[in-house]
Amino acid sequence: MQHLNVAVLGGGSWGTTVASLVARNTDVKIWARDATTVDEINSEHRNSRYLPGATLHEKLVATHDIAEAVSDADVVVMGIPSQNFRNVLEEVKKHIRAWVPVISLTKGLELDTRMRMTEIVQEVLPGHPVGVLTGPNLAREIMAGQAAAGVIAMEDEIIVQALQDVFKSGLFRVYTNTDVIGCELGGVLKNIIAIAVGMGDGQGAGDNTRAALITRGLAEVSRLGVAMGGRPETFSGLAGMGDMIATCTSPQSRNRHVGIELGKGRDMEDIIEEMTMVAEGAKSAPAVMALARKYDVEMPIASDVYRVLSGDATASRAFRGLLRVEAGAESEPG
Ligand SMILES: NC(=O)C1=CN([C@@H]2O[C@H](COP(=O)(O)OP(=O)(O)OC[C@H]3O[C@@H](n4cnc5c(N)ncnc54)[C@H](OP(=O)(O)O)[C@@H]3O)[C@@H](O)[C@H]2O)C=CC1
Ligand SMILES: O=C(CO)COP(=O)(O)O
Repeated sequence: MQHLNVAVLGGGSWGTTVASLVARNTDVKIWARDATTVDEINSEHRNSRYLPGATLHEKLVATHDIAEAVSDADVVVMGIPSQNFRNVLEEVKKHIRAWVPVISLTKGLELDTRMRMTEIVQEVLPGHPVGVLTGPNLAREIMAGQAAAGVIAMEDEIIVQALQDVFKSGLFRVYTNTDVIGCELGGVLKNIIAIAVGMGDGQGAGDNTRAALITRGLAEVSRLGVAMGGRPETFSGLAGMGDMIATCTSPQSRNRHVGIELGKGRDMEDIIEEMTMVAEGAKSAPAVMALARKYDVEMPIASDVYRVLSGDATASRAFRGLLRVEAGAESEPG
């Protein structure tokens, strides 16, 4: 592939994993705000806080200086959680060159504005091509060398094909897609369903229950995603069903973990306090519900999760409620 300088912003589990994958293909600098993380990546090729036991690509260079990472970048990749994404992008704006594409790894919505991350990029950096890298991609599993597949979505077919080569590797297949809205929403919305599945698992639910929740969850995620402009077929692809399955079934998922702990009857505050990593579904749930109201889409599973997250119901009550809902035609909500 053509040589490109890539900047990855965010030294957490996924930013570091993606940067390490990209280092196989081209020059990449990862920016992290935490000096210890930067030193450890540069001197030991590790990020023990977020990826314990994993060895990073030896060509991966870390910096604490955002200008150093961004000013000569041909591609900027944002691995910053949704509620901090805009602040970091404002810093990027001071250093980024014109027309450089920005790819979001983030699976959340901005709470105050309910905006998707690619919408924030368009607002803060107008004119820059924008896209997402998404799909069933649990960071620790990819670092452990397991095969996986993801999707890069951008509106421009030529740019997306060029950027596919930046991220793909032998064990990481990257497909292209031009449905940015659908791919981005698939990643955002499955998180709240993973919390619901976790709530069931935490109460000892069976495999049939889990399958029913995942399937009905995908139906409501697709309804909102399509109402917001995503293409229906995207939700049966890697960014939709693929990510839904991985997140709703994996012991590595942080969103499912939140659900499991809620299912055991624990308080949300205690659960979040002991987590070092982000659970985007818990943060984005109010924005998801606001969008469901705006687009007049029924999301019974997401609404119940939201009631538990906001302290208006217990997980066991919400879960019993879900099972009590009168079933209509499969093509209808409920
Ligand atoms: N982990 C995964 O398997 C996957 C995650 N994602 C998505 O990727 C996004 C990032 O998640 P992930 O890497 O897992 O998160 P983690 O919780 O592992 O790490 C978050 C990272 O963001 C950094 N950060 C937070 N706020 C700021 C800020 N204001 N300025 C600079 N750095 C900041 C943290 O820095 P510090 O350490 O200093 O606090 C930390 O390095 C999320 O939206 C997630 O949904 C997508 C696919 C897979
Ligand atoms: O998006 C992910 C896998 O594709 C990661 O999910 P969690 O944030 O729940 O760990």
